[in-house]
Amino acid sequence: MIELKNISKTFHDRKTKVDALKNINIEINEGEIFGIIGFSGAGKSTLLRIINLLEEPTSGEVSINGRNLLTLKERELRNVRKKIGIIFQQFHLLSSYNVFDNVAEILRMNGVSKQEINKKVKDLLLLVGLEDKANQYPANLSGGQKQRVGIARALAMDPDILLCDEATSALDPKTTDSILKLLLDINKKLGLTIVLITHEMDVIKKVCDRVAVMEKGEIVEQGTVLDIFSNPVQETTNHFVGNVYENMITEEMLSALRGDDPSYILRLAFRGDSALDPVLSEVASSYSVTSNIVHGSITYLKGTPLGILFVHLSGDADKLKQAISYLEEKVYRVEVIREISGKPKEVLV
Ligand SMILES: Nc1ncnc2c1ncn2[C@@H]1O[C@H](COP(=O)(O)OP(=O)(O)OP(=O)(O)O)[C@@H](O)[C@H]1O
Repeated sequence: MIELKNISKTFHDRKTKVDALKNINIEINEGEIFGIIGFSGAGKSTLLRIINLLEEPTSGEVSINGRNLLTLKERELRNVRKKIGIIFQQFHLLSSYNVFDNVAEILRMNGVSKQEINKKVKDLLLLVGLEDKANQYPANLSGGQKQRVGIARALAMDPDILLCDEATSALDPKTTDSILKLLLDINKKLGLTIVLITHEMDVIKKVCDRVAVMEKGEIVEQGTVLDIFSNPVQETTNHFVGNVYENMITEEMLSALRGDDPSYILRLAFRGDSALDPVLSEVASSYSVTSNIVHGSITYLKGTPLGILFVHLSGDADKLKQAISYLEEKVYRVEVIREISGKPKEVLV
């Protein structure tokens, strides 16, 4: 387990002081894929670099499997670092080395025998799908292939942890998908813990189990990807999740929806198989309320469907309350995002 406790980092330039990280607390479980998302300058890279102490925190504790890295001697720290692989946005390959040597170099530096290196590199290139590229040079590889070399190199020392620093940001969407698939594959095959930083929620959605949302050096929200997507709370999270209903529900829409009875606009999040359940027709027939879908979408989080529906529900006030309670039982998350009062009754004199 990786534990970051009360991590703060302040950079001092000549005259300026930047609080890049403020009291960060994260626990990352063995074997999980943990994502850190945030806008540029949020502090993601600094936080990632603190996990292997490439950057020392100004205060706080970094522990891996219960060992506080800040208390280790240089040699012990080097050994810990060997078990932490890292891949980068710009790949950082050695241009004068071919693919084989780019992967082999770290093994040579660690005194691994030639015979072992040959076997290891061959296995790694097979794992990342580059078995036929061993003699090619980086200049002759596509971005996706370069990142595969980066991954093979990062896995050379059989790490327990893989840090991914915007590993797919320089790649087109199709290549990004193939690299994310590879990360999922090695996470499963090797039981590797993966920590990735990104500014793309799509990356989080496709591979992560849990996510932390960062803003201005702080974690503003963290949880399972399913929870964060089904119930984003903070504005930044809503932005990343694309939960922009505030803009979707216009004044024109509200006045068109205003009827004689009071009504609500609800945001419903359905998880897993229940994403396809006909809950709305049940609620309409059982509680004599009218329901209309205002907007809806289904997204897949690591293969699990999550449905988001915006529904307008109108009817008798008591029946509406009962209908909402029913939905709260049946649906993963129900949020009343607008209450619309009924039209004032005309009084005859
Ligand atoms: N070595 C440094 N010296 C001074 N300030 C730094 C240093 N490294 C980072 N910072 C500052 O710390 C803050 C966080 O930077 P960081 O690179 O961690 O953010 P980020 O979320 O990774 O951004 P990006 O997505 O653009 O890479 C920024 O204000 C940055 O300017």
